[in-house]
Amino acid sequence: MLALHFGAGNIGKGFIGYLLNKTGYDVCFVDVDQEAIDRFNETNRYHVELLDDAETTETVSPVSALNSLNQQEEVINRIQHADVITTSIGVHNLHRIAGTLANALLQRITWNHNKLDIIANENAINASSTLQAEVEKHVSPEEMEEILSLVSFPNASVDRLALSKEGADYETALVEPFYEWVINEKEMGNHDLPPIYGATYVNDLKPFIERKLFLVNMGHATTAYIAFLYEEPTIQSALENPDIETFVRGTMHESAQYFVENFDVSQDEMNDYIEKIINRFKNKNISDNIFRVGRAPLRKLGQNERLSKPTQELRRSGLPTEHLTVAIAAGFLFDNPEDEESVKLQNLIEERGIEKAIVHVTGLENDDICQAIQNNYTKLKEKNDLLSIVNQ
Ligand SMILES: NC(=O)c1ccc[n+]([C@@H]2O[C@H](COP(=O)([O-])OP(=O)(O)OC[C@H]3O[C@@H](n4cnc5c(N)ncnc54)[C@H](O)[C@@H]3O)[C@@H](O)[C@H]2O)c1
Ligand SMILES: O=P(O)(O)OC[C@@H](O)[C@@H](O)[C@H](O)[C@H](O)CO
Repeated sequence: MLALHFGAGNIGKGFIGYLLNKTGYDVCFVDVDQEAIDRFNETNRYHVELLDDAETTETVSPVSALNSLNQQEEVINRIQHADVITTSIGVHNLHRIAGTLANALLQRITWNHNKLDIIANENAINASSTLQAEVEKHVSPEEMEEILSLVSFPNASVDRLALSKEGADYETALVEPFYEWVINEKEMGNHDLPPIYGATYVNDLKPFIERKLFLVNMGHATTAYIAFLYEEPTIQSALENPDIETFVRGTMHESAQYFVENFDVSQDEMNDYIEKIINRFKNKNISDNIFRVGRAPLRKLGQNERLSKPTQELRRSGLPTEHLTVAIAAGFLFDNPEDEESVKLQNLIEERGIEKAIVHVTGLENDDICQAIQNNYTKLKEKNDLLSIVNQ
């Protein structure tokens, strides 16, 4: 069985490739990083190191790799033969592979009548549907209908802290022991293949992807943005400060109310989930740089994303958002000159002012929330004490 995976980065190697290999697939990565590609093809393997006390290491083999930029023909050929296709290239990059996929799928359906699932494993709501919409832009409506008679884009939620070693060590992925890969079974086309090892199949993905994004990723981004203001280099060093930990827990408890209100889940279950996440973040074997976790703040502060969406939903239900509006304000202060989106965000604030920037970036419509974010932005800038801002 052949699995074609776009994105030989942290999650591609440490999670998706690892589980596909365990299921029995030959994994072929498609990436744009030629050095990494060469390394895979030289050794046909890589290592996954668990960030536990034992530093357990497993080897993933056989693997191979192709370059999506200069090996188009080979990539198109593999797409036609693959049994499953997966991605983890970043949701903002999905449009970059859509043309190649469209071209290859049109060729594939003329001779290969096996059903194919294409699963985008990105931190976003319905990333596979986003990829499908991008593919659609490259074909006529009739061609898309033909493609969709054989090809499906099931949505998924992926959760595992996956990092890389210092320096360009393409051969080793570092991962926490915990993982959760949830796939919407109802959206799958091919039910004949063996289930992916370690994956969970559900009929309703919404509670899973939202819980992942609005609690794990929201709490993670919040820690990174607050850590930046406190000049802490890692998520772990930031959470050693009890004020930061208390604050991050506060954002999670606010966000959790959205789930208690809207899904069949109890307060106790949400409390347990929050403590589990905080313990994962505090794993003493992990050193997770705040600039990785806070990367791309324009995306993270966006309308359907981890911070703005739960805030909007809570406000709609009249529930508290005191912590979340501080977390969003901290996001607007995240200033990393090496991060393209952070630079754009700071330029936007400079050119249009913070008030307009908040509305533009978050898409939040409620005047009270936008005003609260703006007030908190000023207080954080003046270096007011974090917990006192929330309690004012
Ligand atoms: N790292 C994590 O802890 C984690 C956990 C869950 C989900 N995710 C999600 O997984 C995705 C990838 O994250 P990551 O941490 O692995 O990032 P990463 O930067 O380590 O890996 C991304 C890889 O995609 C490749 N890439 C970029 N554009 C490409 C293209 N057009 N064609 C082929 N390859 C391309 C890059 O070269 C890189 O190797 C993101 O959407 C992220 O939100 C990450
Ligand atoms: O990948 P991003 O940029 O959406 O978010 C950064 C981290 O929060 C994220 O990669 C987590 O490590 C991961 O989602 C944990 O499952």
